[in-house]
Amino acid sequence: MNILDKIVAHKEGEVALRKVKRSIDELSSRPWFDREPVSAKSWITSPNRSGIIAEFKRQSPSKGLINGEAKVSDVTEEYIAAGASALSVLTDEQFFGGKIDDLLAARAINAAPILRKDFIIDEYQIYEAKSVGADLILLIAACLPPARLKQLAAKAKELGMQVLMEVHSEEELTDHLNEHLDLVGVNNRNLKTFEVSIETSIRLSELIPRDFVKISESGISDPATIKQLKQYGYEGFLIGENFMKTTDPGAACKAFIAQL
Ligand SMILES: O=P(O)(O)OC[C@@H](O)[C@@H](O)c1c[nH]c2ccccc12
Repeated sequence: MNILDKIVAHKEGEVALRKVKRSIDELSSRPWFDREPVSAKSWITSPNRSGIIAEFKRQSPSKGLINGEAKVSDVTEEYIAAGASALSVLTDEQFFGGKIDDLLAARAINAAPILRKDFIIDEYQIYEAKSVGADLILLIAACLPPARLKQLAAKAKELGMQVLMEVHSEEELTDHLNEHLDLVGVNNRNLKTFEVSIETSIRLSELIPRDFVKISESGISDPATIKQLKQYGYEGFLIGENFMKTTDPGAACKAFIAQL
């Protein structure tokens, strides 16, 4: 079993348990649920911001522990002060050491759009995202059949959130495109083998229709890469480890953005 299949199998069990603990009705009555999400699309494409989507990630299956010390509220606030356009918060516990309350903590002190970074396979997780104040969700093509991904995207839109669909290959992209998506992210890291190549973003760029905001994800550590990717129409750049591996992720983000 590859790692992605393992994560999805674990996620199915986890979601089943969470559903029993807290109903959708309960989620819908939580304080943040009625907040109007902000538009990630507009923040990311705003000419006075960097396009950087800065991620809070403690650990990952490919790298193990990245940062066990950083505080989500401090780091996310510093990311935005540094000029990041949006935030990404890992909420998966088992494989990424995150939790849904991390997103809540980020929401409490940030106005910028926040992505719930998780493996979403069920409508329940979309209600959960809304209940902690997320503005957009990630849907990973490699985890979901096209019709299922489209259903989940429609649910997010119904709740007023935007959708970032993540792909890693030509087939994933062409099979999964649908009208409910707002942003399309190309993951430079293959989630099955962990190999990273910026070429993936370059190769797939011309296949992404113009209506979607193009995002390049993973393995970005050099400001020169951003300049290169912009030439292929990318407007958003998801960066985690390059900032989180330092003792001061906010300062690392600031120094990076200053070089753009
Ligand atoms: O830490 P990096 O290499 O900058 O990558 C960030 C982000 O793209 C990566 O965490 C990611 C991309 N897609 C995902 C799906 C699930 C979990 C994590 C991810």
